[in-house]
Amino acid sequence: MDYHVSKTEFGEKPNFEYPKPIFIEELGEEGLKKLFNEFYDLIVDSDIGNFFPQEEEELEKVKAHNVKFFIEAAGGPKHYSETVGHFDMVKAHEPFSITEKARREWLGTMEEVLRKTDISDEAKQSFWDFLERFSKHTVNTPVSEDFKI
Ligand code: HEM
Repeated sequence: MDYHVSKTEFGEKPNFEYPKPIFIEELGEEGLKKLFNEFYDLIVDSDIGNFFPQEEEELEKVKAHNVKFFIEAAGGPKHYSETVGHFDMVKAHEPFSITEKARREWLGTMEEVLRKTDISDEAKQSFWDFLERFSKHTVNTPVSEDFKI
């Protein structure tokens, strides 16, 4: 497995490929739900936890939307478009000031969960490659030279 993260060029439109069918075939919808439960348990306590709803009910809604979206993106049933509607990745993340560092925190949390997920490396790699590229859409805030760490 290669959990490489490439740098986002601010304002770029990333090229990406959706995960291969084996990803959802191996993991299953229940497995994906479990993966996001674990992911959200970790993300709320991470450095970007403040972006997410503090209220349990609201957080569950976001989690459920994520699960529906990812099942659809992975080639499974179209749960998101049928029950929520059209998804615009840029617009959905616009209310949050997301920097490259925040994206890396999100991806790092996902890596932690994926490492414990029992599917083939081929399936995992294709999911990771999708996330790594597609997540570039969320970066909407440049880090000024003054604040670089
Ligand atoms: C491939 C990567 C990602 C995908 C596919 C994705 C997708 C989504 C989806 C489907 C939702 C739910 C939208 C809805 O309610 O309909 C969502 C919400 C959210 N995402 Fe992402 N996301 C990704 C990466 C990120 C990253 C890198 C961050 C921040 C660093 C982030 C922060 C958030 C936040 C804060 C919400 C909650 C929005 C709210 O409170 O309504 N996401 N995302």
